[in-house]
Amino acid sequence: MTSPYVELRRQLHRIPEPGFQEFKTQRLLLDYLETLPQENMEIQTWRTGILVYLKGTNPVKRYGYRADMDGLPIPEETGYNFQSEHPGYMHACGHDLHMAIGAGIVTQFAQTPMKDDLVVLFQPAEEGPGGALPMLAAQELADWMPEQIVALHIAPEYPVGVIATRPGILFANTSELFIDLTGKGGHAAYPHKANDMIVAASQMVSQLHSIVARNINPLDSAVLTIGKMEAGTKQNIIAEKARLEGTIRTLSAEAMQLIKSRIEAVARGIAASYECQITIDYGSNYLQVYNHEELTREFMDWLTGESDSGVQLVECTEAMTGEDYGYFLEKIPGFMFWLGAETPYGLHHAKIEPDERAIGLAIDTVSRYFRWKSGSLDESPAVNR
Ligand SMILES: CC(=O)N[C@@H](CCC[C@H](N)C(=O)O)C(=O)O
Repeated sequence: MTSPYVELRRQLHRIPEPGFQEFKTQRLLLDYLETLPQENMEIQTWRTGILVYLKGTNPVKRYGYRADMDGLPIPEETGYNFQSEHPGYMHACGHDLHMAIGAGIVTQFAQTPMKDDLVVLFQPAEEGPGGALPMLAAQELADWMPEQIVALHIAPEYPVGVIATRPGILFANTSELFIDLTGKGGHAAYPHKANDMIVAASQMVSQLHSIVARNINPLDSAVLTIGKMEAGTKQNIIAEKARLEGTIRTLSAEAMQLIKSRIEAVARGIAASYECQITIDYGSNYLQVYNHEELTREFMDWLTGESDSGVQLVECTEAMTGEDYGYFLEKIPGFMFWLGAETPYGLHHAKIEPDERAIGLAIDTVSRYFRWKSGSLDESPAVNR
C-alpha cells in the first residue's frame, strides 16, 4: 500500500507552480495539515509559504526544518501516471519530495511531541526569484525563529539509503544573468544595412564561455552557463534584438566579482564591434550553502552510530548547484545534506523519476535526529512508509 507521504508527493507532483505562485500547493499542504492532531500545533501562512510550530513537552530549544515548494518551467516527459497537470511546468528538482518529507516530519511531531519545539518551514520560490531572504525578514518567522536548522536535497546520483554531506561549503554562490542586445533589424538580403543581433549574441556566447577557462584560477571552481537564447522573428528578417539568459556559479565571492567584471568587459567589446546596445541584469543572487562545521560533523558522527537505520553516510565534495537556503545558514546554525533518490536522469531533467523510498527514510532520519538532539529518542514512533 502507498504510504500517505508518497501519496502526498504524487498529489504535489501534479500541481507544480512557479515561485510565489504556489497557491494550489499551499492549499493542498494546509488541507493535509488539518487532518493531523492540532493540540500542540500552530500554523501561519506567509505569502504562498507555510510555517508550522510544533510545541514540545518541556522545551529548552527550538529546531527548524525547511522545505522548498516551487516547480520549474519544464514540459514533463516522465512515465508517471500522476504527471503534471500544469502544461510546461514540472517538479524536476525534487521539491515535491522535500515537501512530502516536511509534511511527514510535522506528522511525527504532531502525533508524538519531543521535549523541544520544532518549526517546519515550507518556503516558496527557491528556483527564483528566491523566497528565503524575504521569509527570513518576515515577522511571522521572526516570532518563531529556530535556533538550529536542517534541510535536504534529493540526489539522483546516490541510491536510497545514502546521505551525503560535508562540513563547510556544500553549494556554490549563484547569480542569475540576463543580457539584452539591441541592434538594427532589416531585410535578410541587405545585411550591410543592419546590425544583426543573432551574430552579435552568438559571438558573445563564445566569448562568455572563455571567461571561466581563461580568467579564473582553475583551483577556484566556477561555472557560467547560458541556458536560454532568444532572437529574431522570421527566417528572412535580420534580428534587431537578442536575449541571453544564464547563471554564474562560484565557490568564492572574489571569483563571482571577477566573472561579473569580465562579462561587462566582453559586453563593451561586443557593443563596440557590432555597434549595438547591451544591458546586463544579474537577477537574483544566492549565497553559498555553508554547513556549520561542528553541527554537521556531529550529525555525521550520529548517523555513523545509527547502525540499524539503513543509512550509509558519504562525505561528499562541494557541488556547483545553488540554494537560497544559504541565507538561512548565514543566520541560523545548521546544515543541508544530499538524500539519495537514485534515478538515471539528473535534476532539472524532464524525465527525472526520483526513488520514492527516499521519502520514508528521510522522515525517519530527520525526526530521529531532532529527537536525539532534544534528548527524546526513546519516544521515537515508527514512520508509516
Ligand atoms: C538545487 C538547485 O538546482 N538549485 C537551483 C537554484 C537556482 C538559483 C538561481 N535561480 C540561478 O539560476 O542562478 C540551481 O540551479 O542550482
